[in-house]
Amino acid sequence: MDFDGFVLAASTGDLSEESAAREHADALEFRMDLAEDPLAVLDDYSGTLPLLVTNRPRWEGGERADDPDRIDELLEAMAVEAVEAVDVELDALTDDTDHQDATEVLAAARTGDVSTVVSTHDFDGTPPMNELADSLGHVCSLGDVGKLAVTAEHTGEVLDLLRVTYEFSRADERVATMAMGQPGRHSRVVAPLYGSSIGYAPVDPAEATAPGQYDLAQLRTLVDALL
Ligand SMILES: O=C1C[C@@](O)(C(=O)O)C[C@@H](O)[C@@H]1O
Repeated sequence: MDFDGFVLAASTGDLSEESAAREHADALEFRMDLAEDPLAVLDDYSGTLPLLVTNRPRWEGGERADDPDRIDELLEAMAVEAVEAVDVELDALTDDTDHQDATEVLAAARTGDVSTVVSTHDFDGTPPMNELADSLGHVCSLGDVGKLAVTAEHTGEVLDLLRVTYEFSRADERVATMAMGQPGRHSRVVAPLYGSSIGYAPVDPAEATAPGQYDLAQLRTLVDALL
């Protein structure tokens, strides 16, 4: 997955949704942390959509305990042929946290020709524009794609996010941005126009992986109408 163009990822903990996703998605984000036995499920995967794997720890809004197995699972997952990209949290790559270190995942991805998405989420709000730019700069310096998800309490907060998205993509950085929550949900449609290269949506709206997501078919229609 090179993320040269916009990639719409159906986000799911259930790979059997691939057949339903295929009509609208370019890839599946396999949320390993939402699956019971993610490696067994990956072994059995026979779908045609390429996979972006994410094993989100609880400290970043996921379901996975942060033990060394979390990192080992990502390393094992990358050996699966359909896995073309891996998501790693920024705070798992910095020395000043006591989270399990995921630096090894980035290194293995590089040798294994797997693309990397380094991500950071703000579940409390949308920081000022200079901080958005700092965060995006940081994740872009580490991953093939730098992902920044914030939480918008007002529609207008999306404007700063769109501005930094636009500036970074114009400077040839690959970015993925979105504002979580209802007031920011239009960012999921508009940010791709300003250079955001990944969108996330559940096949089944009842199984959203973040607040404010459109369902997959709806996001495909809305994004395609603008791009
Ligand atoms: O990081 C992201 C983005 C996301 O949080 C969203 O807001 O759509 C959904 C997650 O599944 C994904 O890993």
